[in-house]
Amino acid sequence: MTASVITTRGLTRRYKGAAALEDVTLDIEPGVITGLLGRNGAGKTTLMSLITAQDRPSAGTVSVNGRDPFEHAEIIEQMCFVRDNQRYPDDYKLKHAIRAASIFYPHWSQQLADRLIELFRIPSKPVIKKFSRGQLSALGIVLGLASRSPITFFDEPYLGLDATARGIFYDELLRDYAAHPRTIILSTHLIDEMDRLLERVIVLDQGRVVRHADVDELRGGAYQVAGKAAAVERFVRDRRALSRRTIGGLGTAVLEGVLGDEDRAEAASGGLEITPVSLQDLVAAYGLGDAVDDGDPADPELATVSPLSERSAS
Ligand SMILES: Nc1ncnc2c1ncn2[C@@H]1O[C@H](COP(=O)(O)OP(=O)(O)OP(=O)(O)O)[C@@H](O)[C@H]1O
Repeated sequence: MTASVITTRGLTRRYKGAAALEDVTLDIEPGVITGLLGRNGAGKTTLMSLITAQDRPSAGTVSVNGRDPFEHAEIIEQMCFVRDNQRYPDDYKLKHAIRAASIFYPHWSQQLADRLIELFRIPSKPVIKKFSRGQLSALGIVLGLASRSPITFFDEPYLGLDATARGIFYDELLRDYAAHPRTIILSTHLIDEMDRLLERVIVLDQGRVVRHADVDELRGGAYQVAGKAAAVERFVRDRRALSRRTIGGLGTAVLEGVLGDEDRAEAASGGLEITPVSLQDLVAAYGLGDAVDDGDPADPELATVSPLSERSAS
């Protein structure tokens, strides 16, 4: 088994008694892109802040490459944390941020920084505090990628970026990661858009880890059926449904398990269509995704069964 690059044991952070993170024990593999998922307030930023020694735990431990980062500057140098609300000195322009980063990060690539600045069209003249939200995010991405830090964290790096710029980010991240493999952990609410980047996911809910899994395994462990509501109900009866949804006379259900020949035959006889489950749907099916607005809840035609509320016995 590969040694973990990051381990946490019983990691807990409380604010005035309320737990932002509770008893988190993780072993994060090196050289993998991991998505940190979970609803607002789940504890994603808190976890990244603790690992990068920007905050201290109330209890538990963090170790990076076998050492406590808080006590080892050489470990901190190996990490880059791109925060969604990164602040810069008032008089800083692009060149100042780039110069500071080039001094701080030992693996800095000026060539990559120049290329990304051009691709994102980041302006050089105004001070950074005048940047738009999207330009600020683009600058964070430039610093995060060009740092080539062995461990890089991105906290919702896409805020304010238009679709073209987000596409550039995803492509450039994959390109540079392929050429210079490293450990990347990124928090996101755009699961559908970013799932092609993610190899593993950590799902947090109310400060606790509820899932830490390989994305392909997660996908392979569930499937979706869709068709006439009554046929979906019949199919679901003896299976483990993670979520079910009925709109008008049509139903869909996400089922846990590996699809076998018998399942296929039964689905076909009920006129049901079987489709793979997207990561977004799967996370939502486990009751952990961002709320999905399916339409007017007062609409009598729309009946949604909340995830996990009506699981059939397995
Ligand atoms: N400095 C603080 N003081 C008090 N409470 C805090 C502080 N920082 C975070 N929290 C609380 O800790 C919890 C976790 O916050 P965190 O920012 O880690 O969540 P998140 O998963 O990153 O959320 P989001 O997706 O909205 O960015 C929240 O309930 C938040 O209000």
